[in-house]
Amino acid sequence: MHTHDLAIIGSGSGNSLITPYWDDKKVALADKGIDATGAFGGTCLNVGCIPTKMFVRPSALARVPEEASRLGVQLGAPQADWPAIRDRVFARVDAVSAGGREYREQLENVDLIQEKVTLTGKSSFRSDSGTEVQARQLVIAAGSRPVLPEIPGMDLPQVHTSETIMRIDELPSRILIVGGGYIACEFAGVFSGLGSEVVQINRSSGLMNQLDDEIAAAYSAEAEKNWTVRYQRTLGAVVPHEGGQVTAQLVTSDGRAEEYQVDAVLLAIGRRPNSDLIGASEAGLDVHPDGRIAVDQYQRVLSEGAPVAGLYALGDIASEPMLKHVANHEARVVAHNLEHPGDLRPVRHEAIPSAIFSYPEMAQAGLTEAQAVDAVGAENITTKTQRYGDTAYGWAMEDQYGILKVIADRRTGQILGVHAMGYHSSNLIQPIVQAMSFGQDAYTVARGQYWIHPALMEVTENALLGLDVPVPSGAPL
Ligand SMILES: Cc1cc2nc3c(=O)[nH]c(=O)nc-3n(C[C@H](O)[C@H](O)[C@H](O)COP(=O)(O)OP(=O)(O)OC[C@H]3O[C@@H](n4cnc5c(N)ncnc54)[C@H](O)[C@@H]3O)c2cc1C
Ligand SMILES: NC(=O)c1ccc[n+]([C@@H]2O[C@H](COP(=O)([O-])OP(=O)(O)OC[C@H]3O[C@@H](n4cnc5c(N)ncnc54)[C@H](O)[C@@H]3O)[C@@H](O)[C@H]2O)c1
Repeated sequence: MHTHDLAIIGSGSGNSLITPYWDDKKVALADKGIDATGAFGGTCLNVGCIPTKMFVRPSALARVPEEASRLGVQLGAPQADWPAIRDRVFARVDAVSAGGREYREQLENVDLIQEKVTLTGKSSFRSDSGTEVQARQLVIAAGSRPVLPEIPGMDLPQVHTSETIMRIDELPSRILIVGGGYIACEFAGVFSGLGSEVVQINRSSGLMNQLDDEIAAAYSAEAEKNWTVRYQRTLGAVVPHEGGQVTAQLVTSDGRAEEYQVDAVLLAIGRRPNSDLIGASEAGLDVHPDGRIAVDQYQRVLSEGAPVAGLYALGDIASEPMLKHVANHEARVVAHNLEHPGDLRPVRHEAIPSAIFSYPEMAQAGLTEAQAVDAVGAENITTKTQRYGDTAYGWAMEDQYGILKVIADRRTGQILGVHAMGYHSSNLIQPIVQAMSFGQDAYTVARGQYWIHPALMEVTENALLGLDVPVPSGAPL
């Protein structure tokens, strides 16, 4: 058997590891394709970040007439052309995916194995059809997949995950969305904006409970105004109904039965790492109880607590935050470490931001208020929640609900967390993510730069200025 210099499982973030350094070396890249479509290039491109946000934008535009009428401008009733939106999204996405596959196929230094593979050791794997690969260095970037409940009806064509829902033929008149996290809330925003009647159920009370309590409560209240939200319910079964619909049979936390007739059901109750699909435990790799492969700060895989030389894992299969920008950072670090085994660089997992592109949009980085209290004590934190509506641009927007909250250590001015809900909140938090990343104190960030007046970013400035933090000596005015 020929020994490859590098082997990679997963063509999502793993694909970016094949830098020019490997041009004169032999690389094996294995990917079975996205389950629903066989697509090359992983989750973000094909069924994740990119297509979802390409649906978020038209959905947001469909809400504009309502907002405009509050500001005295009457626009026509929105009409969403679902097939046109869908075809535009996937014309772009599918072409990028196909182009990526073709590029890899024609490279002489890369053997593309388009099959499911299973580890046969700590530096080798075998494909389902029997292709064996042995490599000097191996990277596992095999991602995660949607969790499905083990209940009747999951194979009905009306039952979807995020992998299939964006390719359906027609906009559903009525859709049931199961879950209260990132995916459920983003799709609830998309479908309600485009005109579907959305019923969202969650097992617990409230939506986006992983966020800061104040944001989760504010978002839940907004979602309840914008579509139907029902808490403390789980899906018990889905059964066929007349007219192409299905009946979703729910169970409430106090044991009552409830039914909804809908055109589609979207399951969004979490994702699990694919460590089982590649046989990680069987190959002797350490696997966390939630299915993540254990790695050290250099992303080297651990076996019985010790790093395995030349074996790395990155992205959703190894990291707690399942986010593309985290997987990308880890891929850059792993790319360096593969090329410089004598000069390993660690990953940086501080101040990781994320945004939930729902309606309204949410964004966060760092500690929630509850976590900050645990970390430094309630007496040592200061918080400020700035309403968009109390800034000049917020007046221009006639904003009703936008908030941005900053949490800092009142002794030092160190920023501990930022949490926001509202228009472009994913952009508004970025200066604070930058300050947290570079260790700048809240006062210096607020006063050490000009903020354009009267831009929406004054929300961020005012939140920082509202904190009770020390003014460093000689601080800018
Ligand atoms: C609907 C949705 C929306 C999202 N939106 C965002 C967002 O807005 N922002 C954000 O930061 N993140 C978002 N994410 C998360 C983001 O997509 C993931 O964190 C990221 O794509 C993970 O990349 P990865 O390289 O770890 O895995 P992937 O890109 O999933 O790549 C893994 C690859 O490994 C292959 N594979 C798995 N097992 C095997 C095997 N045994 N043999 C061969 N091949 C195998 C798979 O086919 C897949 O192609 C979203 C996710 C979803 C589902
Ligand atoms: N914008 C983004 O960055 C983005 C977008 C989509 C997905 N993602 C990533 O993908 C991951 C997976 O997303 P997700 O939304 O599937 O998971 P999640 O962990 O965000 O949310 C899962 C939700 O399902 C609920 N739930 C769990 N079991 C249930 C059941 N049996 N019945 C009803 N509800 C149940 C949970 O209470 C929770 O609200 C996210 O954690 C995130 O890291 C990121």
